Amino acid sequence: MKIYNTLTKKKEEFKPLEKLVVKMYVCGPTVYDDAHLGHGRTYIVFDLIRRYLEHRNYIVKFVMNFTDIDDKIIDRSKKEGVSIEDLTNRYIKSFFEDMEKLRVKGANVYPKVSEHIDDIIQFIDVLIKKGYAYISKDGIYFHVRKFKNYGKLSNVKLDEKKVHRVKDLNKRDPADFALWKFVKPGEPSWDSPWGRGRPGWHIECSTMAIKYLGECFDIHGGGSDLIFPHHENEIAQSEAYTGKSPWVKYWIHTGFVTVNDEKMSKSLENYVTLKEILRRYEPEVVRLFLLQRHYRSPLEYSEEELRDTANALERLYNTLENIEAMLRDAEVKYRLEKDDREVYDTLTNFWAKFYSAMDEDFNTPEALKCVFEVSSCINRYITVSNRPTRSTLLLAKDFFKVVGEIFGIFNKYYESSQGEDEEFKRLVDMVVNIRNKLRREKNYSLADEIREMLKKVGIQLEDTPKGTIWKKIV
Ligand SMILES: Nc1ncnc2c1ncn2[C@@H]1O[C@H](COP(=O)(O)OP(=O)(O)OP(=O)(O)O)[C@@H](O)[C@H]1O
Ligand SMILES: [Zn+2]
Repeated sequence: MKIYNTLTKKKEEFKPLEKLVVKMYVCGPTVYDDAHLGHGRTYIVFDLIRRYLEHRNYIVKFVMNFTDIDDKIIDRSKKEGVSIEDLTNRYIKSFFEDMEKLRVKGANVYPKVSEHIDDIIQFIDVLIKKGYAYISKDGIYFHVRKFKNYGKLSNVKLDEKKVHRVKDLNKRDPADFALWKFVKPGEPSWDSPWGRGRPGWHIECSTMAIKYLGECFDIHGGGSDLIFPHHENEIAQSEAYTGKSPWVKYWIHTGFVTVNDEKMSKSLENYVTLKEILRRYEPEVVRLFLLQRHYRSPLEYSEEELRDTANALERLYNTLENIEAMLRDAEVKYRLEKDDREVYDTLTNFWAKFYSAMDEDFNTPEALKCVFEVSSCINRYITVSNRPTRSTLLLAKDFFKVVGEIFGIFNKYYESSQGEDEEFKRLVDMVVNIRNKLRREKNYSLADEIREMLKKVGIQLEDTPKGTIWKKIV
């Protein structure tokens, strides 16, 4: 399996530090507002990566933080006249609601900054003692020039303008960044050996990632806006603290959801919240929309494409129902006909291609092409073949199950068909047989009535030249 590593700027063979365990940290949201589609993309992409690694039999240890201390949070709480705690709890709850609807699997731990102040203080203390940090008038700073490998992730140079973003006379060097900010009136603060204050942004991720995943781990991710300065600074702090390098083996960054080619973001006010989108589209449509583009490419928000995705997903569900309907009376064959063999081989090929695409830096667009190819192939087979074989149908069903598990789709189908027991199937078959008898006796009005009654309880009948088939309406 190959992953594009922002650190080395190339695709690399994936080999975790431990053979079977993958340790992964993703920068979580700053909780002062509802999440938008851009945030959704980043978390759904990492959910896909996690699901794929699990599918490949890795045990994934997954940590994601909540930034619940931050300038934007402080501003918002003042503006709304609510406490920081109430505000952040409200948006953590809102975030979980969205993630649950979108079937984003939970992290093993969601550390909050406000609950790790002691760990952060201890971390900064070590940096001061090692000579990487210094105390100034308004806070404690990381001395960037002391860390020789600064810039290895983002390629920034210390004399570049970009690095000198905040001019501040209290710093030794314009590139230095705050680890601890001494208290200002009206801001939350905690005691520390150096005076009351609050942590800077970058230090939280270094501290909490090392606390829960150890001094070195496998994957660190986030949106590509985090490469500089956030992740560059995280590396500097962490490698200075542990004396070990590389701190993280693979850095993965997601592309932006864009609106008119600009990043969807709260500050540009060009965003659509997940809540709003989920009022209009099924969660699986949103997942598929976000995953049909490669995770590193930009993805333009488009209502038209969302509608197309909804139709595409419906077509796939329809294929699944066709498979289920055919399986009900498919026979085990002792000899495969030519067309059965061809379909069986085509399915196997596309399944292998699906894995190759996923193994090539999680190439979801290519993987999804295989899914649609299998769908057309199986629909053609069902229409053309006299009697599709059980083994071929089951192969297709298994393939779609794997796709569903990795992409987090087809939940309605696999959850409902798992609950479909034999007795239920026999009962529906019985009603269908009675209706067929009525049709043979030309009692069409009662036959139609039965069809309507079945529809009301969620079963759709289709009279085909090969007989009547029934499907669950999902
Ligand atoms: N438009 C976007 N597309 C993809 N990922 C995004 C987008 N906007 C934010 N992210 C990612 O979502 C995660 C959480 O972001 P965070 O809560 O820090 O918000 P943010 O970057 O301040 O958002 P905004 O720019 O809207 O204020 C980060 O990994 C960030 O890179
Ligand atoms: Zn972070």
